[in-house]
Order: sequence, then structure tokens, then C-alpha cells
Amino acid sequence: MRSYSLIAPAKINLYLEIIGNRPDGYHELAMILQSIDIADQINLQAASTEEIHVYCNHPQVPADQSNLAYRAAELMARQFPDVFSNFGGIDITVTKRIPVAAGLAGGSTNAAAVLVGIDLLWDLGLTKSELEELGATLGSDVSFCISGGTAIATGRGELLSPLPSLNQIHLVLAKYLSLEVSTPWAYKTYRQEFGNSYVKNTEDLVARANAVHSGEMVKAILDKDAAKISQKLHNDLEKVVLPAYPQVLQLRELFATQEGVLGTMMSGSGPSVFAIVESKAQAEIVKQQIRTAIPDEDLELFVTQTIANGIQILQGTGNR
Ligand SMILES: C[C@@](CO)(OP(=O)(O)O)[C@H](O)COP(=O)(O)OP(=O)(O)OC[C@H]1O[C@@H](n2ccc(N)nc2=O)[C@H](O)[C@@H]1O
Ligand SMILES: Nc1ncnc2c1ncn2[C@@H]1O[C@H](COP(=O)(O)OP(=O)(O)O)[C@@H](O)[C@H]1O
Repeated sequence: MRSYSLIAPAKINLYLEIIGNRPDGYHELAMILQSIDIADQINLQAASTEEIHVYCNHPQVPADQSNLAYRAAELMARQFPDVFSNFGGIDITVTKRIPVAAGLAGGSTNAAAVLVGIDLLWDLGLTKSELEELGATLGSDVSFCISGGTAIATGRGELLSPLPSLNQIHLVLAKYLSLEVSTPWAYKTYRQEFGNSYVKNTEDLVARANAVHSGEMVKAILDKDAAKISQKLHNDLEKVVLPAYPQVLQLRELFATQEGVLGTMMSGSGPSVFAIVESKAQAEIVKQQIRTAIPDEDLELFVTQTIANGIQILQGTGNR
């Protein structure tokens, strides 16, 4: 039986600017996305059942048709019905290590891995941009997760311009296990509170998009300068999430006052918060300091780093 194992890394947002409302109800964004080395493992196994099944070890992740990994497989089955009926069903096993509902694109990167894996499993030979186009129909962050690394993302988040790789920037990442922030809530609240300050029509949107402020961050990335990157971190969604979630605000403030922390920011729609530090050794010290300040077992802490890749193939067999 054919099978593939893939590694699906999480992402953080080094920059997230909300440019305006879009006619499709989404928000026009200017983001800089960055892969990190916290990753899930996705195993795909051809099955004789002619059905798609998802198995997942995490209590907060549904193992039904709402799972993004399931939806990615279903999309491929719909796109390539003849190949699907030729190869039969698929068993998908998701081994979760990425914190769930954290602003780290956990579901999106699982979907990206399933697209890449099924392309191999079924010998489809799809190009990166074909896979990215399919990914964009599943979620705004799925396209990025395919190639990962460092990229400017505009539109809904699906229009990508790769940047030179930025590996080995050391990070400490924190997330309260039981705290979840809904992405639709975060954008809706932002629109209600700040919608008047930005543009409403397409012409203005183009003018505003030309004036986004991520240029300084791009320069810092090109210089691979962790200190400069740390000074230019930005996330508009902090304006609505921090006031509504005091625990996230507390984490953000605690990180900012730790010796050795170059910069700190919430990732995506939260509630995870990351800090950039100078070295792995420094990251371990900062992690320990945060643990001492907040001994709550509900707080998950990770020492991690930026990486230059998205979905990676761990192993695969092509024997039918
Ligand atoms: C906030 C970000 C930042 O990278 O990440 P997460 O916090 O989810 O990881 C993304 O914009 C999230 O991407 P993703 O989670 O793929 O979003 P989607 O499934 O496409 O959309 C979820 C919901 O978010 C809102 N949404 C999303 C993207 C966008 N440009 N405008 C929006 O208004 C919409 O309400 C949509 O229904
Ligand atoms: N494969 C998956 N992995 C994680 N979460 C998933 C998955 N499929 C569906 N979900 C659901 O998607 C929601 C968002 O989770 P996740 O993708 O981890 O966060 P975020 O969108 O903040 O990056 C959660 O409520 C979770 O139950």
C-alpha cells in the first residue's frame, strides 16, 4: 500500500497590517509570514475503503469532516474524481504538536501537507502554484504553508512573494492551553472598532496598499538582523485581542521586560505570543523566567526557531 509521512511546520506573523475591507467580506492584508520549527506530522495511507478518514491525537481537534486535513483530501477527491476512484480511500493520521487555535496556522499547515502528500500518493505532478491555488480555497494561510520559509503575503493572505530565508532566529513562544481566540471574531471586532479609519472602496484600497509600512521589516529581514526585525514587529489584531484577553496582555508585557528579549508580539489572531532572543541558550533562560513568573500548568512554553521551509517529506513508498 502507498503511504507518505510529511512534516507540517507552524508559522508566526512578523508583520500583520489590516489595509481595509474587501468586497468578499474578508480583509485586505499586508503580512510577513515566517515558518518555525514547531511542527505536526501527517501520515497518509492509501486505504481499500474508498473513504477518507482522519485520526488525530488531540482532544481540541475534530476528527470528522470539519478537520482541515479532511477538507483538503475531499478537495483533491473532487478535483480528480477518476484518480480518486482508481486509488481508493485515504487514512490520514495527524500527530499534533502545534498548539491548537493559537494563531500558528496549525489547521492550515495540516491541509497544506495533505495537498502535497496526495499529489505524491496519486502521482499527479502538480506544480507549487497549482497546489497553492487549491490551498487558497481552503483557507487564507494554506498557500503560504506549502513552501513556507519567509514571505510577504497580501490579498487575503494567499498572494505570496518569497523573501530570502531567515533561519535560526531564536524564539520563545507561549500559549495558554485552554485559551482560544476565534479568527472571525478578531477580524469582525477590528472592523467594528477601527473600520472607519480605513478605506471602503477599491481605488482607495490600491492607494493604501501602496503605502503599507512593512518596508522597514523587509529591509531588516534582508539584513538578517534579529534586533532590527524585533523593533519592526507589528500586528494590528493586537489592538482587539490584548484588551479582550488580559492573560495575553500579561504575557506580552512580561516578555517585554525580560532581559535578553529583543522584541515580542502576538502571532496572527492569537492567543500565542512569541519573543525574539539572541541565542538558544538565552531562549532557555527566558523560558525559565516566564515559567517562574507564571507557574500555571495551563501555560505552554516552547523554545523554537525560524526555519526556511514549509511542508517536508519525511518518508514515502510508492508501491501499490
Ligand atoms: C489571522 C491569520 C494571520 O496569518 O492567521 P491565524 O491567526 O488564523 O493563524 C490569518 O489572516 C487567518 O488565516 P486563516 O485562519 O487561514 O483564515 P481563513 O480560514 O481564510 O478565514 C477565517 C476567518 O477570518 C477572517 N478573515 C481571514 C483572512 C482575511 N484576510 N480576512 C478576514 O476577515 C474571516 O472572517 C474568515 O471567515
Ligand atoms: N487539522 C487541524 N488542526 C488544528 N485545528 C483544526 C484542524 N482542523 C480543524 N481545526 C479547528 O480549527 C480551529 C483553528 O485551529 P488552528 O488552525 O490550530 O488555529 P489558527 O487558525 O489560530 O492558526 C480550531 O477550532 C480547530 O478545532
